[in-house]
Amino acid sequence: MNDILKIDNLKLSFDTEEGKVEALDEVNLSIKEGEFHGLIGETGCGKSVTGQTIIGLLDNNAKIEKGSIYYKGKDILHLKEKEFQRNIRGNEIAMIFQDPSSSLNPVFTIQNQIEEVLKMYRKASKKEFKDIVIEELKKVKLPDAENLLSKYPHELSGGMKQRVMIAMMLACSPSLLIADEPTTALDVSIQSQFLKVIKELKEKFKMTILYITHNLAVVSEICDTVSVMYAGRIVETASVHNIFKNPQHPYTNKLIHSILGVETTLEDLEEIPGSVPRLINPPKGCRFHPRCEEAVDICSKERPYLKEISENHIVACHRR
Ligand SMILES: Nc1ncnc2c1ncn2[C@@H]1O[C@H](COP(=O)(O)OP(=O)(O)OP(=O)(O)O)[C@@H](O)[C@H]1O
Ligand code: NI
Repeated sequence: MNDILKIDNLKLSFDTEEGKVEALDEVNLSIKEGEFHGLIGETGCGKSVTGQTIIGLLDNNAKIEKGSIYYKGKDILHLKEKEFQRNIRGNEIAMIFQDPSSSLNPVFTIQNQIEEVLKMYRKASKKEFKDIVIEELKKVKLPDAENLLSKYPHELSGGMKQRVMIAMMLACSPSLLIADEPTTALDVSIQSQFLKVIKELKEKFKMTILYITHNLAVVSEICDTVSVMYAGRIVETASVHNIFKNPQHPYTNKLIHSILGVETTLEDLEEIPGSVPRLINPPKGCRFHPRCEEAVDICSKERPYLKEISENHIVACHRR
């Protein structure tokens, strides 16, 4: 399988009053075409920033220090914003954000919002657009689609808004969808419906998905491959099976083995002593070493780089 997206040695920092936040430190991540790739790690480890960098929507104080992002073989990290907007964002790569309301415009009807997206890359008559919008709404199993067209976002429930947002994404039919904690704003029953929709996307539309989450149960249910992030670095990438059955990085191991019930999320984990370091002055060597039971001398001195320890199983640890 080919890589649809390849992030190479991406280093990114934020300028703040307190100093430079080293948010991403030589991140390497490859996503294969058609894959459902999970990205997990405790809060503040750089998951959302990774997604925002891929889609080219970074805060103003962000600075890309080095690295590249290849999408279908083309470097997109250094594209001009205009070109990115015209050729990549929306129709090639789309992102679902944590809060669905922030992605929907409160002053436009549902029909208008989806049409706006469609118009960016398709020509059609008014009537045709309407039919396409209805079709898109039906794809995400929104009941009574015709009736929804004239509604405004505030008239919809959180779950319905989320579906409208997914419908907008589908309308652009991106090849790569980045979903950042898309279920946090939803109640549990809608969450499971949402996951069904997402699973269908993969099967029906052959979409590639980068799924950012704290929820390991969701990861084990829907992902093919998982990357684990710690303090701005990828520490392990493997098949979902290996991540859960044969985790190699001590951090991954802790994450997995601290999970007692499937309802546990990473936020509940208090069994891992210490906390994620601030990224202004991160620990030298392996950033996990102050919390690691297996740490030896070298761990506080030299950075461990990612290496393949078995087929498609990559880990950054001096002890492996
Ligand atoms: N605009 C910004 N200015 C300064 N620091 C920032 C900015 N945006 C993000 N950061 C910092 O970058 C780091 C990574 O943040 P990010 O949002 O990617 O974490 P995350 O893994 O998505 O966490 P969560 O699971 O809580 O969503 C954090 O230390 C965060 O404080
Ligand atoms: Ni986040």
